[in-house]
Amino acid sequence: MAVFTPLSETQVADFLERFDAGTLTRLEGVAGGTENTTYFVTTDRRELVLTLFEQGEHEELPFFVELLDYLDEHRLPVPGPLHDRDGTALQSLAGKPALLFPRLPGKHPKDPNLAQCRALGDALGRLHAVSRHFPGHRPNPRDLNWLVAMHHRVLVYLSPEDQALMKDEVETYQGVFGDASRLPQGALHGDLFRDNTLFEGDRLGGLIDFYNGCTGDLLFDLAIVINDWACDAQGRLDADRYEALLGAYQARRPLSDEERKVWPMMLRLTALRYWLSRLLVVYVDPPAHDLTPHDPQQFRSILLERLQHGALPLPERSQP
Ligand SMILES: Nc1ncnc2c1ncn2[C@@H]1O[C@H](COP(=O)(O)OP(=O)(O)O)[C@@H](O)[C@H]1O
Ligand SMILES: N[C@@H](CCOP(=O)(O)O)C(=O)O
Repeated sequence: MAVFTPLSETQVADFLERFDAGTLTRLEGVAGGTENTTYFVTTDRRELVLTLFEQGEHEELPFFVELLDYLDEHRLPVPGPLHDRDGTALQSLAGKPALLFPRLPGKHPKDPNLAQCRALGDALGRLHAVSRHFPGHRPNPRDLNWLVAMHHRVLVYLSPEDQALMKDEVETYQGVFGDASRLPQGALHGDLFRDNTLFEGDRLGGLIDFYNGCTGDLLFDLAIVINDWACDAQGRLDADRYEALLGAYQARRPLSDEERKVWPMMLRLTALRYWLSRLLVVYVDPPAHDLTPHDPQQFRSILLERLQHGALPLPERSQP
């Protein structure tokens, strides 16, 4: 469960008075989620989501608000935070930073079909097309510099073969991506797994959980998506989902020649990014709560698969 800070109905009813959003009729703690306290809030006017930020870098919250406001203004399917009667989005409740969002419709797709892959590719392509002009700045906290700095911390927990694999990979990425990036830049979601999307049937209800949002290589975001959305249980790429997603994406933002060249390597780098972040959670910095950590081995398998078989050919753009 993910209600780390219990709230009473009175607390939330009082909180809602800051906004022009109606009066509380129902309050429900959300079981999903891993980092923040989430409540579904129903008023006599609308469905909302209340998030209390439990951990992480609170000084980054204005960046997330700015990014969500920007994407919302550009009609991307994201929950643009509600602003209070004075125009402020970021609040404090029960001593924690808090944001109130519209509740978007739908469920997380477990086994996405091709129409859902196309919808997601289209939305991410549109997001990247507009996010290239986003004025905010937050360096990617999980980029190559982070891999280089952090991988040493987990080596002691790995077999000699896996130590060599991780070290060799990081060195290879430094050779490919080491210089200042020549790749197209913009704002990224940074963690667009299936469980950070909502679908009603084939219709995308929205993209949520932008708390890995940052600015950097757009290709990094796309590779994270492919490794999660177009992958089977063994880590192999699923050709149909791969083509559906990448075709729709490129109809909105065609990849540059340089991006096409480094694509197989970016799939490897982002697989290692999750292998490493999950190892860090398991061995080095376990969270205070008792939620089951994500399995690092899943991304080790994905990395090995990309290493052995590379990427599938990139499809041409499909019609939007
Ligand atoms: N705007 C939203 N609309 C609908 N559901 C949401 C929204 N924001 C969060 N949720 C629900 O709350 C859950 C937890 O939110 P999330 O931001 O992913 O938390 P955490 O950062 O703790 O993982 C999500 O899996 C989703 O079911
Ligand atoms: N979705 C991720 C968790 C978020 O990554 P982190 O680097 O912020 O811990 C996963 O599936 O591991």
